[in-house]
Amino acid sequence: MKAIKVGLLGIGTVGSGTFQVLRRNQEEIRGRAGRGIEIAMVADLDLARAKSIAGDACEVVDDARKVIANPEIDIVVELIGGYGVAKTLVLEAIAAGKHVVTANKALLAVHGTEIFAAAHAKGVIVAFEAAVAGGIPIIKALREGLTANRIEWIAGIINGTTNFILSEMRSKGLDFGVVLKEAQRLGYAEADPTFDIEGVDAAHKATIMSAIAFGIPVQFDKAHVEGITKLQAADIKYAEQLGYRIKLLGIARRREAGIELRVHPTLIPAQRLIANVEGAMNAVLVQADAVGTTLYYGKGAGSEPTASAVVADLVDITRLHTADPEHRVPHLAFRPDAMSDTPILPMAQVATSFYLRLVVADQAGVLSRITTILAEHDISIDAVLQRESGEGEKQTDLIILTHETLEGRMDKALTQMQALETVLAPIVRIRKEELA
Ligand SMILES: NC(=O)C1=CN([C@@H]2O[C@H](COP(=O)(O)OP(=O)(O)OC[C@H]3O[C@@H](n4cnc5c(N)ncnc54)[C@H](O)[C@@H]3O)[C@@H](O)[C@H]2O)C=CC1
Ligand SMILES: N[C@@H](CC=O)C(=O)O
Ligand code: NA
Repeated sequence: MKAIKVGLLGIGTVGSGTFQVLRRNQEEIRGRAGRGIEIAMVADLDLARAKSIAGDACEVVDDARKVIANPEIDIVVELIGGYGVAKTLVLEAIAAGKHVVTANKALLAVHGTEIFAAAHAKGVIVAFEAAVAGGIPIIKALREGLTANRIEWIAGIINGTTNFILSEMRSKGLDFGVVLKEAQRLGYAEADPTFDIEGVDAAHKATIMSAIAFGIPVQFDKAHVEGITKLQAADIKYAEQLGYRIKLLGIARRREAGIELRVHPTLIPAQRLIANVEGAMNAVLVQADAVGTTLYYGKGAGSEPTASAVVADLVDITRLHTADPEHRVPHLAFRPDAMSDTPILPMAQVATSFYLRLVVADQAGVLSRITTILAEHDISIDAVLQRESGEGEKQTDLIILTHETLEGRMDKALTQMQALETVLAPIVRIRKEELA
């Protein structure tokens, strides 16, 4: 049978990996897909670099629209990134009747509803395994492997750059900026690395997973997004003393009133497997009613690990594209007419436990005033740690771990505690999850 023809838009980190993996493993891929998969055309603005990667094996152009307009092309792979030109090109490819593979989580988290609706109407597939946790087949697992289950929650280390930064800072005492530059050099970081360090990239991925897990539309605008730039070395150290590690987690959890969708630094017990996921590795924990807890671990960023997911999608489409569209796995796991309107909860209604660090005057009665405020808001304390102050020192650090409470209650208690004369600096608040 004739090879299926692929047009690649963007041959940067992931595009070049896709090119290499397809070429290196072409015989095995043909055996699995039932026919060859051939990159017939590549478009990249950097024509010289694109030609040096693709060689003479295919046509290389600098205008992506030429790829979309080519009637020979069956599948368009969008590896440009961003919400701008990538959106226009993906919608044009769909309108031209092409199947699309993309690694672009930003695009799907923000414009997924429009893109999936266009694909559904046209009867084409938009595949996006590479968009969440790179090479880990988490989309496949959530959408197909766990399809029998009612999913309760997902918690994941889903940004390689920030996990790499946190790991290197903790284990080698390296500086934030130095480690970020290394993550960029290794090809992990986004074109705009503030997306990584401010939690936006992880929130894009959590948004996509929440849609698949709970059958809700992608709603990135409702996600709570907090990155690692305000984390202080002192809190990483205190967390360790208390038996916890701090990780940037993407969390999607079903509650009675709605769905929590949030990304923030999180204390997790050091003995959990996920607490020991280091470097650029990703891991996603899924709690579901029938299977219980499952954990998915692997490389979430980088050229060939991400290409592994892109090529898996190419094989899937090659196998499935002649099937009746009604018989394909729905883009977001649930059929469009079975989607739910369960709301995303505002942060005030999110329930978590907390780590608090207060810089307080080292004098009698301070602790009791603080614990009284917490008690007045019905927040119960799990543990208290007070740093021994040095000779002549007039202030100390007070660390409090709380049991689960509503964020709205904690906000009110924090406002009152912050107003105390004996609280000498902004209170540090980090959420804590037991993940059990
Ligand atoms: N790098 C990684 O580890 C991962 C990246 N992704 C996603 O994959 C996508 C691609 O990322 P990278 O390969 O890292 O980016 P990159 O910046 O290395 O590559 C993008 C390529 O697109 C080209 N390009 C830009 N505008 C273009 C246009 N209008 N027409 C044609 N080509 C154009 C650039 O010249 C460049 O070669 C992004 O959506 C990213 O979020 C997803 C998972 C992991
Ligand atoms: N910038 C991302 C790349 C993969 O999605 C990350 O660091 O995880
Ligand atoms: Na993936």
